[in-house]
Amino acid sequence: MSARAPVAAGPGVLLVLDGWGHAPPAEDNALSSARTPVLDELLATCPSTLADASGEAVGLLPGTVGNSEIGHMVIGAGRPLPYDSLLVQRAIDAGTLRTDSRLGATLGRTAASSGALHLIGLCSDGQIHAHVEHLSELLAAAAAHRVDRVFLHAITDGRDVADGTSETYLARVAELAGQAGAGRIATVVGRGYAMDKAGDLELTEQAVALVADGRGTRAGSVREAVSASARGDEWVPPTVLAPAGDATVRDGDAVVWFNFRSDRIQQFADLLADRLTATGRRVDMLSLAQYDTRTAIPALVPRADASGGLADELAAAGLRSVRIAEAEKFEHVTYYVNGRDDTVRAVEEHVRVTGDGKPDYVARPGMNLDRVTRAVTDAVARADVDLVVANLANIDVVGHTGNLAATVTACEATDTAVRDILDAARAAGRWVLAVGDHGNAEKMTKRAPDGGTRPYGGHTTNPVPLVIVPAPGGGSAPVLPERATLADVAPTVLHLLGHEPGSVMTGRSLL
Ligand SMILES: O=C(O)[C@H](O)COP(=O)(O)O
Ligand SMILES: [Mn+2]
Ligand SMILES: [Mn+2]
Repeated sequence: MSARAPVAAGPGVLLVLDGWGHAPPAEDNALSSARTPVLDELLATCPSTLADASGEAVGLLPGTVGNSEIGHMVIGAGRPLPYDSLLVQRAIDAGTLRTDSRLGATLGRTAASSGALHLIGLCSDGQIHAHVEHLSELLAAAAAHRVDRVFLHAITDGRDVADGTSETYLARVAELAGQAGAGRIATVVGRGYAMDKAGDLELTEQAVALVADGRGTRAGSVREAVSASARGDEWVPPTVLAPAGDATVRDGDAVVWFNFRSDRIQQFADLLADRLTATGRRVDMLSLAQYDTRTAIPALVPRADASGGLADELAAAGLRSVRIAEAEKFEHVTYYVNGRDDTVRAVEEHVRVTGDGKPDYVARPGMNLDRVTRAVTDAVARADVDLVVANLANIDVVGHTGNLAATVTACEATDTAVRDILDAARAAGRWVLAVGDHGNAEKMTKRAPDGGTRPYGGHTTNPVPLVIVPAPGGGSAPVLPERATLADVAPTVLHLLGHEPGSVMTGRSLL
């Protein structure tokens, strides 16, 4: 039996403050620059610690920034989970990616029919959606199978890495192609078009038309393509690089998607597959890791099993949970916390808070936080709900704009929301565990590959605050260990609810 502190078990709230990282106060730290009296007081007076949310602690390669998918998965699973990027790297290290039999069969067929290979993905080393270095394996495999025509359809980043860096990454792509002796950059498009996940099909259709049919602006060089964007790397217009020649997708060609993360590429993958089918083009498609597309695409690297986490434990114990987030983070408090499982268990309710019109995060850093807060306080007041799991998206989502002033406002709005949620929790006799899922807003600049410092809206490797507000009258406040990880969240939540951690959880209760 584990020697765990007795806590007055009861209903609670698990509050994920997305992108709430910890770093010393600094000018480029939006959290320390913001007026956040509620969070300041919580951290000063309640049991708190810092939790590792990046690298090996959660199932990423050492030194890799955390992200919302792995963050929420580990929060739910109660253990680190080898994330897709780690599994891809293991396959590369073992030499099994370039020799994969399915990849080999596809490339063999393509070469035999004098078809072309199209490699589509995000070109940066942000390591959230993709890693440009993974291309070297795919290019080597194409060269080994003597596929003569290899076209790279490059998506530019500027979000997971500093803006203004895409030319450097595309130079690296060209270098990798040169080393492998296969491949040239055929088209370039910003991730704003190619990796929309807000359901803006018009944007995605432009990326589809570019890759499938070569429809886009024409440019003579990568520099010309990239500098045509008035809104940075994310919004490089769909561009055909004229020197590559005709790179349209033809019957008998093959497509390999090299993003390892699904959420922002799946809409593109689905629409491209639709377009090719509708125009009678039979094309073999593979993806580096598993995608959640409408039509299944064979994956070169399978996913880790993430079952047996918090959702399964709550279901087994008959504990009712309500999951609440606005659109940007809805899957995170449902699908990802549940181990990439879209079953809605009988004891679960999923609340997706929607807003009016298109989001403009700089103009409206409050996003739909008022509605989210209302949904949370309503659920908190319900006696039949054991656990409310909510995500407050602003700190991360506005942080991604790289706009310090807007992110400061987002932090302040979040602080007010936390106040209202704490008030409601207190009135309902609930404990609250608040935690970040990865860092973001505590570091709003980054050194770029050219040595300069640029505004940066991406994630960090910093730990995240974890604070427990005990239920009123819940006995003396516990002292938390000096350091924790996101894997400790589910065991701690179960402990606070009066239950044992799940048998597959390696995280520990912090109480
Ligand atoms: O897709 C995005 O918005 C970013 O690249 C990563 O952010 P997330 O991991 O918080 O979704
Ligand atoms: Mn996040
Ligand atoms: Mn993010």
